[in-house]
Amino acid sequence: MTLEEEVQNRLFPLLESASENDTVLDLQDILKRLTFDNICKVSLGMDPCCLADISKPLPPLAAAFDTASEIIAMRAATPVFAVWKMKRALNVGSEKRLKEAVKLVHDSIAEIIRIKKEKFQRDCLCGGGGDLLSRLLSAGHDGEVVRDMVISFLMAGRDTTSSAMTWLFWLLTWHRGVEKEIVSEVMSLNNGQKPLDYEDLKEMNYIKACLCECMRLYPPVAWDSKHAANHDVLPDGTPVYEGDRVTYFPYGMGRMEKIWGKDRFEFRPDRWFSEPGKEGASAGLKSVSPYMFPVFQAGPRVCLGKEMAFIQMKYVVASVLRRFEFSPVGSDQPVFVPLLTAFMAGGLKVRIRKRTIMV
Ligand code: HEM
Repeated sequence: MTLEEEVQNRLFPLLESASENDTVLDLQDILKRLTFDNICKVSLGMDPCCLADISKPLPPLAAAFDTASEIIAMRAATPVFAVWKMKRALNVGSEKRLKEAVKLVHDSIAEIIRIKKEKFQRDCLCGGGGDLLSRLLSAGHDGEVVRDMVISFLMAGRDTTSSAMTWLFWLLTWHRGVEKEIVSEVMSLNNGQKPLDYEDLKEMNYIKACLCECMRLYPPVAWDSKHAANHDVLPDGTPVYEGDRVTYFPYGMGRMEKIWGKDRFEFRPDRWFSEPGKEGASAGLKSVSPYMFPVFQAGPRVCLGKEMAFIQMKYVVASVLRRFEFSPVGSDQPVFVPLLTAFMAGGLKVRIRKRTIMV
């Protein structure tokens, strides 16, 4: 299991050494590195080793993804579209940097594909590895389609999960009772000693409720737009004309009284249980419509990685909280920055202690 190796061999030693030396770490940066390593292994079958040495800057591919997503998000926020369109036509400023970043991403992925194909031919590897790229190539796909599919997975599966976990770890530093419930859930599995397997992770309802409650307040994709291919009418009667931009806004919806009630600004994971107050493995999670909680989109374009994301996040949160406690450096409310994927301005600086109490 690639994520398990990443957590056991890279994340734990890093947190352990920080706890021994009282070093302050930026948990957001660490989680971004972890999820980038993981999604590269899953999608490309290669390991960029971002978490192996956190003193090194991010590799050019990861940095190019950051630049491109930032500039694309800023495009959508500019009041006058003509400005960025003009910059694109003249190839200057942010649009020039975007073009360079996109070229770097395309060239890097094309090179990875070329090497993978050579390896296939050399090793007569028809079944290929378990990664997405090997599977696409062995199924006969090729060219830009493969490149773009792989890039979509890298973009979609990278900062989304790290963003959700960063906000959850921060929220837990202010809700120690909730953190204690999470540790209890992990400890209920063979006193926390047993390596977590898929079946255990599927059962972890309390952590799932915490993740949903965290993403309700701090959705990794805070807003998302589509352009209408044809004229249409929204269910409330609003007309939409061909070419119109329609934006849905999970951040706003997650804070609407009409949907979530008067306590909508409070972090209350028990609102996700069918019987609030009766959490834990025995209590069932409510089924909430994706049209009410569109954090993963809804309808035909719903996130393809939703279940995988929950399993990965549960694994990281459970494994880390079983062993470590975090205390934030500073008590200010962090700033939520809603770019293509949302993040915490300035990162999440924490001190780390090994968890000693057995709940
Ligand atoms: C907390 C984690 C995640 C959140 C909140 C999230 C959210 C979303 C959202 C809102 C979309 C729709 C984007 C759009 O229509 O423009 C989407 C699409 C997608 N997601 Fe996720 N995602 C997460 C994790 C993942 C992971 C881990 C993967 C893959 C490994 C993944 C793969 C995809 C793919 C392939 C699409 C495109 C689906 C399509 O267009 O048909 N996501 N995700």
